[in-house]
Amino acid sequence: MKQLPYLKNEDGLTTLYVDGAPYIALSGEIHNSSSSSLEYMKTKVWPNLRGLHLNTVIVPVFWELMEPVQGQYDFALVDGIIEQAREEGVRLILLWFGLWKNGRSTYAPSWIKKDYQSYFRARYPGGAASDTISPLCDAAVEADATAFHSLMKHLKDIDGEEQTVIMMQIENEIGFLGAERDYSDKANKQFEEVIPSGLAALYSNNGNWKEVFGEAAAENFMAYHYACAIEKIAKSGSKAYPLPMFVNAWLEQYPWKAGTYPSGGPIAKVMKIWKHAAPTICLYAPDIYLPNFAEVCEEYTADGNPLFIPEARRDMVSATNVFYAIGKHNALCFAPFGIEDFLATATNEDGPDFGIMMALNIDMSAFILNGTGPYLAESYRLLGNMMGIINRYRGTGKMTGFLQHHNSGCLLTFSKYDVKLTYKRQEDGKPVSGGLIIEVNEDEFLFAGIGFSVEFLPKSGETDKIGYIQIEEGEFMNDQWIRGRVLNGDEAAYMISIGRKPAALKVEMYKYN
Ligand SMILES: CCCCCCCCN[C@H]1[C@H](O)[C@@H](O)[C@@H](O)[C@H]1CO
Repeated sequence: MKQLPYLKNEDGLTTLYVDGAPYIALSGEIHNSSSSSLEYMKTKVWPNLRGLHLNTVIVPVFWELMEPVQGQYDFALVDGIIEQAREEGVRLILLWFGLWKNGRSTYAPSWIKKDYQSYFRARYPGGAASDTISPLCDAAVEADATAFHSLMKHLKDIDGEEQTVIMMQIENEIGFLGAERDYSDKANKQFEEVIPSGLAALYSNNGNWKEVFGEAAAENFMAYHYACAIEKIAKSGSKAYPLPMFVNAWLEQYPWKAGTYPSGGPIAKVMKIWKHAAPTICLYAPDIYLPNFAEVCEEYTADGNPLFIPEARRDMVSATNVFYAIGKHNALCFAPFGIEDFLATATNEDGPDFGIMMALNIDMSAFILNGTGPYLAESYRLLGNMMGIINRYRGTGKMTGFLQHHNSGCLLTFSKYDVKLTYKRQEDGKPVSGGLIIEVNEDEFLFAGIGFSVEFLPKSGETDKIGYIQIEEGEFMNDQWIRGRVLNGDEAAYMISIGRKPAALKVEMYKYN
């Protein structure tokens, strides 16, 4: 069998290999319900994706539709989606909507939902039942693992050679909403017991959850049990077909209380427990809807976790954030959510109205499409044509990224020059400023991004004068620089800059005295 897609960590840099070559997913995630109808995909989704220069699409598959009757599997949707993706020439990352979706068990088959004796619910303080099946319910986890195993076996049979599907996300935004932990009888009993020996060793401390973790006990308890459940499901699927498997996280946010965001989900502060209990999971992926993009990227790459963003904001910032995620943090994937809307001419009447966000008084700006499509398409076209160069400079220290976030610019240091970047003043409906820079050699630089100007400065204390040999606008075609105008005149003599549209510049400098 052909080498499967895999992740490799080389001196701290994690690379995704597809067909044996480095791969960065310029992607988008479709709405939750779009892939539940092949006709809808054919008429309302794929046509709207063609102009976006995606190389990968993130698509849900549904337990309830795949195993409507226990033990009877229907793979028609999965097969159809893969067929369509092959026609479109894109790769797929599949989301397994099994036991848990946004903290709830809305995608479990009816035979699971209705039998809440066997598949018991997580409960709220006082004992009221929730619509979340408890992660401590071994029977439910077993049933999910069996179904996921069947899906992975089927994928191996129908896609093992072509490998249209390159990765799997297990469940979606796991965790318990509405309370900081499950108050089912089994959970209450276990919460009073000493923590598992493995955790005691990991934290070189022992006692029950409260004694060891204090205030964080409830959330860590849920993190441990969700991670154990996910490990069972991932392992069973991996036995059949070991594609790279990851989990995504609904991020901690105001009012910062576990249960107002899914408690126990794979957020940065419990990643240590998740990594301990779920070794089959290859990475932890933040769904970044909050405005502090750079901060979240920093947080999620802190201890060697590769940056992988399966869900990003829908507003204009995404057209710039992709350059920063790839340039600064060597991201493996960037995927705005509800991607089929981005170039859709007619506003998608039958798309979700995100009412739930209002209900959760969540800032809606992350979900407002404000003309993002054409800018994101241009960002992806530009980046897509320079993937070879980006993969060559990833992790070398010669490539970095920069992003406007309530600041007017930044100063970057390279081997022979310092580079002062000044951001264009923020304008509504226009992309924020940001991009990536590659020090091709000590005198030659590539810039790609939106809305900034560049000034080369001597290293501190140096007296040499600095001049430019050539400033070229242009773009890449299959990693070959296609020069446009040479901007040695007014266009750049006073300020080398990139405008409000995604663009690239190649600049050669020199020193004299
Ligand atoms: C500004 C703060 C936004 C907080 C985000 C909350 C949850 C976000 N959930 C996401 C799920 O992963 C997707 O399936 C979908 O439901 C998506 C929201 O539409």
